[in-house]
Amino acid sequence: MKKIKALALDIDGTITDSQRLLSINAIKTIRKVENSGIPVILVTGNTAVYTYALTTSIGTTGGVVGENGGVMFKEGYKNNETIVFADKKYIDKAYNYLKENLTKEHQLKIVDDQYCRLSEVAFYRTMNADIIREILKDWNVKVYDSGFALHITDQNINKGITLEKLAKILKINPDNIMGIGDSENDLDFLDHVGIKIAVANASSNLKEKADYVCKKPNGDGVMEAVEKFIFND
Ligand SMILES: O=C(O)COP(=O)(O)O
Ligand SMILES: [Mg+2]
Repeated sequence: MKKIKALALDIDGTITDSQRLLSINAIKTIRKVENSGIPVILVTGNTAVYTYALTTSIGTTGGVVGENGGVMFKEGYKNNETIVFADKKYIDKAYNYLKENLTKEHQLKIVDDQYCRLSEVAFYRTMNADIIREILKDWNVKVYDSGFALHITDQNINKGITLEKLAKILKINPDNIMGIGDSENDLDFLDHVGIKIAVANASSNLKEKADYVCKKPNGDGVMEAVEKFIFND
């Protein structure tokens, strides 16, 4: 069994429930892992500012991968700046092209304030992601349906690629990271970690990729996997 030197956690659907309410068991588990000397990294499609607030209030120390890999933040690195890896102007052009090419029945509603996203565009799930993929097929973008929002991101970045950059800063081999996720925007993420965990409510494609599928969902699944693989209970 690989030695786990960091725990990387998706947020929505993993440490939260389907209504995005944070799991108390997940918070307790994260603090237990941090107190054992293992840093916890948040790896999410959420914005940098949202994830920064969460890392501060929960007390994770491993840094943040936000906006599906479009942004990265680590306390004490590069003067605490949020590093941006995508060209938001290009993504905005793709989003405007999408809006111009949607039929009347499809209206898009931005998630969060468009201006607080630094590298991608996210909107509510009011339509099938495949329609968007078809309209944007000639654009250098990727379209994720996280189960909570639809995202248009730079096709050259993802959670896993940026997690590798953060792992380098932490001087931790990604092979010694246990990653836990719930949906399709975690597929790339789990490709880059040594121990791949899917919570019980995860999408079927993520469960297929996982080394272990939790019996329990959401935060209880995180607690289950941590007890099993980090504290060997
Ligand atoms: O931002 C989303 O749509 C989902 O967030 P997540 O990647 O933490 O599940
Ligand atoms: Mg998720």
